[in-house]
Amino acid sequence: MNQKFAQTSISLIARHLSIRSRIRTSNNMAFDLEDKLFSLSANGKVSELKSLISMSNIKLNASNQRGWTALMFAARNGHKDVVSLLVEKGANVEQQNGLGQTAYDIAAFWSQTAILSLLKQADTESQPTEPVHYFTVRHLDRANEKRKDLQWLKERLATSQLTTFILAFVKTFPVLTGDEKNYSVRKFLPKDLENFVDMENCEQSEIVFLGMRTNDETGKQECLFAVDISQETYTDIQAAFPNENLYVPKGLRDAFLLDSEEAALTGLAHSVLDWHRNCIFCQCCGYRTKFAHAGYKRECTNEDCRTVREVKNSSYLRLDPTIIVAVISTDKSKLLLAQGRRFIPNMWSCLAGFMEPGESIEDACRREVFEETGIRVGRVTYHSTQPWPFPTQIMIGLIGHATNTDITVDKSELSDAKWFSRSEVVQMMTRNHPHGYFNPPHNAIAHHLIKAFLHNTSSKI
Ligand SMILES: NC(=O)c1ccc[n+]([C@@H]2O[C@H](COP(=O)([O-])OP(=O)(O)OC[C@H]3O[C@@H](n4cnc5c(N)ncnc54)[C@H](O)[C@@H]3O)[C@@H](O)[C@H]2O)c1
Ligand SMILES: [Mg+2]
Ligand SMILES: [Mg+2]
Ligand SMILES: [Mg+2]
Ligand SMILES: [Zn+2]
Repeated sequence: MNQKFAQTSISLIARHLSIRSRIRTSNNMAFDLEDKLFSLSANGKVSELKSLISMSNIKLNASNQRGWTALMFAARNGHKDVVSLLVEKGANVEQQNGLGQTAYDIAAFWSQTAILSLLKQADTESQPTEPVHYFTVRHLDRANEKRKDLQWLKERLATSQLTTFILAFVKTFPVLTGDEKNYSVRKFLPKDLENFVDMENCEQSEIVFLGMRTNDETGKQECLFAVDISQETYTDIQAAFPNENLYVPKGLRDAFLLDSEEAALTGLAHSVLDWHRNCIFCQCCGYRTKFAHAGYKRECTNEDCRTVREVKNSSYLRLDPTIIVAVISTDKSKLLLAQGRRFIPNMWSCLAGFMEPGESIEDACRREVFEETGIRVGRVTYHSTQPWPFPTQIMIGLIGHATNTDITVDKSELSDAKWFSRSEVVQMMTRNHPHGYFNPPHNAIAHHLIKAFLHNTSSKI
């Protein structure tokens, strides 16, 4: 019976689609293609669908007014081949229609069991679904194996092709170009900097190899490097580019308007350069250290040093794991937020703290929350992580469930801590709070943990 109903509804859908198509003008080409995509998927026309996808630039996840996608139509009517094809070509299995149903939900409703197993498999194999936070480096091949290949690195830095770019930093802060409202990272060609940085002796110049990525426009592979320069060298570079507004922010936070990809590269380079700047002497024996592995190692120059004779972590850049947590009240109606002593006035954020040796992430979270507010946390669940280049933290975002309510603020770390109702949090997030209170911006994971509380987006809440 379902099948019969399906056939009837397919014809209705197809009729509806074709009527819509006819009343459109020629500049609605994209919509017409989408209609075709829907109707071929709904009718199980796999080979025609294949050629439509290969011949046009069609958006596979396009949806109609009710939020239905091609995948949903195919799932609704049990067309296995079409579902497989769409998933293989990148259809989003998690997309929801206007009623909040995914293709899987629709297949389940219409008892399309063969489709259910297909989508379940696709779901677990599909792209990662965790949020990607600001400062997370993506689309970069770090090409670890090239770090020891000095010859290859030198060739990349000697090329006259437009495929090598160097990001310059002044005392670890990036050289930007543009005005204060619209700026980007200045990517220098090797020849732009050849009078200022010794490219041939890239180890002595401490030029860090960041990795390779494909340029979306040219399709070419680009190599990215970063170098820290002195204030004097920077002044000379500025003079060599008199028509450009080059400038250096006072801190990374002053460059929070960078697009996410640039911010991530800048953050990565800042973390590495900051380490080089602070580790010029060996922490084991006090001798000088030297730059190695294209910036991913510092070796002690004392041959008898323990760091040379044994493997020692101090030769490599360390990360600081740091927990950050949205603590939710026992009745789930309130969120615990705090003002750090060094925060800008009126900003309320999640509790955070550095992990210590011998602690699980969950226990570090319970300890920090108790130390700072006297609140006991029971169940702790994972939300997501954010690289935080200040200078080299990895923020581990958590949801914590409180077991008591009375707050005792640790005044040495916080100026205040409070429970906030959902409506007050909405006022803060939308910057409409009567006392001018607000939450951190989207660049910070705290913002997303607070959002998770507001929208119950995390299944862990
Ligand atoms: N991305 C975000 O949304 C977000 C939000 C809040 C905090 N943070 C970051 O989390 C960090 C940790 O939070 P916190 O300051 O409340 O930590 P915390 O509560 O552990 O207290 C900080 C104190 O711990 C000590 N400490 C222990 N280990 C340290 C280490 N490895 N580095 C520096 N100090 C160390 C210092 O005395 C420092 O003053 C902050 O520095 C901040 O950069 C990020
Ligand atoms: Mg603390
Ligand atoms: Mg803290
Ligand atoms: Mg601490
Ligand atoms: Zn040493």
